[in-house]
Amino acid sequence: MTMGEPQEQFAIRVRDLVVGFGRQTVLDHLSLDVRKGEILGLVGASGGGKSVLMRTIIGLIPRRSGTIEVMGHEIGGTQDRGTRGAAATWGILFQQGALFSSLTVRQNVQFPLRENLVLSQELMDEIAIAKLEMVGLRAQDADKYPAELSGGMTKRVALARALALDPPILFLDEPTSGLDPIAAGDFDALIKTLQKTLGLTVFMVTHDLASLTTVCDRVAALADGKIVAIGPMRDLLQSEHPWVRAYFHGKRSQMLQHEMR
Ligand SMILES: Nc1ncnc2c1ncn2[C@@H]1O[C@H](COP(=O)(O)OP(=O)(O)OP(=O)(O)O)[C@@H](O)[C@H]1O
Repeated sequence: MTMGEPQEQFAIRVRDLVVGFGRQTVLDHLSLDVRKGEILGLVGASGGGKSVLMRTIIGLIPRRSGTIEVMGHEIGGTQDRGTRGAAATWGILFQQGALFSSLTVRQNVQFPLRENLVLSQELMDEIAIAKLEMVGLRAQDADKYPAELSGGMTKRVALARALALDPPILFLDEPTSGLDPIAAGDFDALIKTLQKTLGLTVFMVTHDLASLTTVCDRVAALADGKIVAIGPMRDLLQSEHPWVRAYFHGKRSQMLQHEMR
């Protein structure tokens, strides 16, 4: 896989990870490298452990064995920087967007700043507006409440909040779910732009074949608790693994792939 590559090249390194609940083993000696600056898409069966993998990497779920390194620091190890360091290392966009409904857009974006830094209100206001503009929203949107936003706007605000502390890594859990195809395409384009302009590393769980083909540099397939295939989308389409074949060559994916041939 990536054995010969120098270590500094990786934003995330997972080795022999085992995670389970009671008798159930969800991740079974899973290994995965995410390169700095890439957008990695993770696909897998429903209930296959994609969210569990993401949550274990960010330290929300304990592991039974294995190691996880993020930006050269071991998660849960002696070098673990704890939640303060974590907030500056990654931003997370959960599936529902999960904005605080009683806070305005501006206050939502400023939340990580308040939690982690001591800044003047003036500076926080400037940062919030800059982040909103970065994700394609206008300064006028800052005083709105989450209930007044469309689905696409909600995701953008959540993204602005995830990027408030300028983290080098962004975790996205099904970012385009619930968006119409145009809004989803716009959101994909935004992720690609942010990757290019900020040099972000993006770890994206997605079922969206359009996202996989248009924005992901590489795609990893999770099956039977392991990464069974990883590489550019074109390589995954050639994979012989039965689950990967079924996923990409099933009826629903045929139409989209037509364009790739
Ligand atoms: N906190 C938990 N306690 C017990 N079991 C859990 C917990 N979190 C996840 N699981 C189990 O782990 C398995 C993997 O779940 P996970 O949510 O990671 O799947 P997924 O691949 O993200 O699925 P989907 O695509 O449907 O979101 C499931 O069987 C789930 O029931």
